[in-house]
Amino acid sequence: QSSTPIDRLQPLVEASAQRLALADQVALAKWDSGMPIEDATREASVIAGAVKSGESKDLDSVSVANFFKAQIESNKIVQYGLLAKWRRSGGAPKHAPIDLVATIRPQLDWIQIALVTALAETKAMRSDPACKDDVAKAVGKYLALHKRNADALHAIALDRSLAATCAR
Ligand SMILES: O=C(O)C(=O)C[C@]1(C(=O)O)C=C[C@@H](O)C=C1
Repeated sequence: QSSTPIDRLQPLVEASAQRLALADQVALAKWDSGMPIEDATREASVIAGAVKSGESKDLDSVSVANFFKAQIESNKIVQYGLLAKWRRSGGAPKHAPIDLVATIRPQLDWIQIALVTALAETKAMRSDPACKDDVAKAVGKYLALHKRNADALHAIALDRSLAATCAR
């Protein structure tokens, strides 16, 4: 195969970035509703759903759970960063009403499928000793190609979201 691990990790990085883009919508919904950023019940259900779909692809439950915990932590980093920024600047940007449960969480669930698929397709390279370097560089490549829509907050969060990608 001519493509490098950095290239083959791109679908995983892209799906993580898409999940993080939804954090902006989640943050707006929480700004409007005043609900806390953290929802432990929802976190448990996200992780359980991911583990279940991972099992159907022969992925080990502990590593899938750890991967999705990192996805959730990074989502919260974006939410905390945006909400604080909006408090400092006197408000969130103008937006149409956002229904977290009816609209945004189903999109997060949809991206979960892409993430689990990408985990399955990168199984071998995720247990390679070079995995952590490859993942960090894959994020670097993604960010270089998407400079316009990744500010510092989302770049940091993208590294965080992929910090539990490797098997060792
Ligand atoms: O669904 C939410 O309420 C979110 O804030 C999203 C999310 C996630 O990343 O899936 C992140 C933080 C919450 O604790 C629960 C779930």
